[in-house]
Amino acid sequence: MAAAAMDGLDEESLQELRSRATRLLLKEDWEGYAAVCSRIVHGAAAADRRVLCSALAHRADARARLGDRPGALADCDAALAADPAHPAALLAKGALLRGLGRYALAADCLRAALPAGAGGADEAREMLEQCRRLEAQARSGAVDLSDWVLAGFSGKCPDLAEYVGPVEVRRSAHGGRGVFAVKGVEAGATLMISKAVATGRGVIPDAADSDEKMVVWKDFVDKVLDAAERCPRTASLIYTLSTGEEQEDELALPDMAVFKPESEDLSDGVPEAGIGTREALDVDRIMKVLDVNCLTEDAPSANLLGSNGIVNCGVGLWILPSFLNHSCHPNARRTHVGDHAIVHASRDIKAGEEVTFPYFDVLTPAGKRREAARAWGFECRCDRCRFEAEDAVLRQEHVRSENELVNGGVDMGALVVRLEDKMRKSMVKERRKAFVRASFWSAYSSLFDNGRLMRKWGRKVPGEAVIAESVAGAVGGSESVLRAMLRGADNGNGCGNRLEVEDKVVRIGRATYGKVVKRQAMRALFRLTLEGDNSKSL
Ligand SMILES: C[S@@+](CC[C@H](N)C(=O)[O-])C[C@H]1O[C@@H](n2cnc3c(N)ncnc32)[C@H](O)[C@@H]1O
Repeated sequence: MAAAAMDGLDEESLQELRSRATRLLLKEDWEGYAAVCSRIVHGAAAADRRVLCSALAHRADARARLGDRPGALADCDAALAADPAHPAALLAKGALLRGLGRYALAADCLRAALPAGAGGADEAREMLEQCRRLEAQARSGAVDLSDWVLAGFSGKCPDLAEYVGPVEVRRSAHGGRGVFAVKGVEAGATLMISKAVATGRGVIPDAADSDEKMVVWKDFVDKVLDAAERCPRTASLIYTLSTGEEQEDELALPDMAVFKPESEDLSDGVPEAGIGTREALDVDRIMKVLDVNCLTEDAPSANLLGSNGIVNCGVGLWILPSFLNHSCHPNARRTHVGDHAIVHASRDIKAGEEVTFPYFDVLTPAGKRREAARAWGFECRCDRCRFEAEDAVLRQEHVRSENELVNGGVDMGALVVRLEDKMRKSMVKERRKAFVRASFWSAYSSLFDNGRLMRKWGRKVPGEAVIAESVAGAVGGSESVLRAMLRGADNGNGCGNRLEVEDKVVRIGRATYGKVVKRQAMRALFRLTLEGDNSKSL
């Protein structure tokens, strides 16, 4: 502050800087705004505590918007050291702590801001309410998106807290590390909620290698590097992820505590020397991590609730979900809500069982899934792939049916009837039948969708709801399986009495979307599923 005192501002210069700051604020030029605030901070006479604290609080706000949370926190703390009841500094610190997922600490600041700040009291009250709600959600993982769903996903998508449920990272037979349930969970239960390190989104024409896709990707990579540069915790979390080059047993098992917001050390707001610059990052390593761990929001395996504007391409990095391995017999799914990924159980999961979600569409035959896994850079070691590779009884039938599907021009009803006959005669167990039906789901769907084929073959195959229930046993919930269940439930279906069928529909609904809505909103999701409205869900 010695230099600051020398730059002491007279009243006129201070007014001039304030007007300039207002103009920059209106233009949302946060860099410029922070720079002007810095001039005021340095020029404020040591005696003028009021001016100094306001300038620090405003700079904190600008720094937070620029993603410099440590700098913003340091500003708030400096202002509060000078005036512990400064309302704008308390409000700014409350907002920052809320953004860092430290809801109880944020609530303390906001409560302190209430009596002091007549101006920001409403804002403080509203944030306090949010903090209470988010703190409860961060503890229980219970999410309720009913209002948003019933409002047709209009308006801002709901703010969510990060949540780490009953899961742990352990060694996996699938490859390297994986996520395991530490207690039994039922289908629909939330397992984790993770905020993206960064996402990239855009409207892309269909071409797979389009330049536009490259632009989205480059923008996304830049955002990831920015986030890592600004926050040491983010950088160290990214370094826990696999680059795909390590020996599997070399990959360290992270302590689950690192995934909780509390793991961030807030005690020193100013970053250590070296951190906070691009040079301090291992950019090469981060690029490899992105190759192995990025998830796309438009994958058939992910729900994208809400239309997120007119976006048809989304990619992101979510840390804890990156530890989940793929399986073609998955027991979890993810739903994207804004920048948050909610991972929920899509089948009942036993304590100690590995949690897996599908990286790509698993309602396809073995050959197609093999290609998809190779595009991801691995050979799938899941139990369904192993079963299909080893199955002597059905191997020929698999190959023949897959060839027919690939070559087209075949009567799907005949294909399905042949598969069902073969499985009945060979007394294939229910679980394995479910795998086969999942692999040839497109043939079953074409049959059920086609009135003429149904009149010809319908009596020789189990009802649509029976098949849907069986396939849900193999792949958990999925929009297309749910659609079949909903349609099948309306017809005479051999799937139980009305109450039983309703119960099954709700179970598959929960397995598909997770327990994120109440019954009434679930019905709205069912309507969208039946209409196949992909702009709202999938
Ligand atoms: C997003 S990471 C999953 C976590 C990773 N296993 C780890 O230890 O960090 C994706 C990588 O895990 C491995 N993997 C995931 N699912 C697999 C599967 N079903 N079979 C074989 N390897 C799998 C592959 O090496 C893949 O590139």
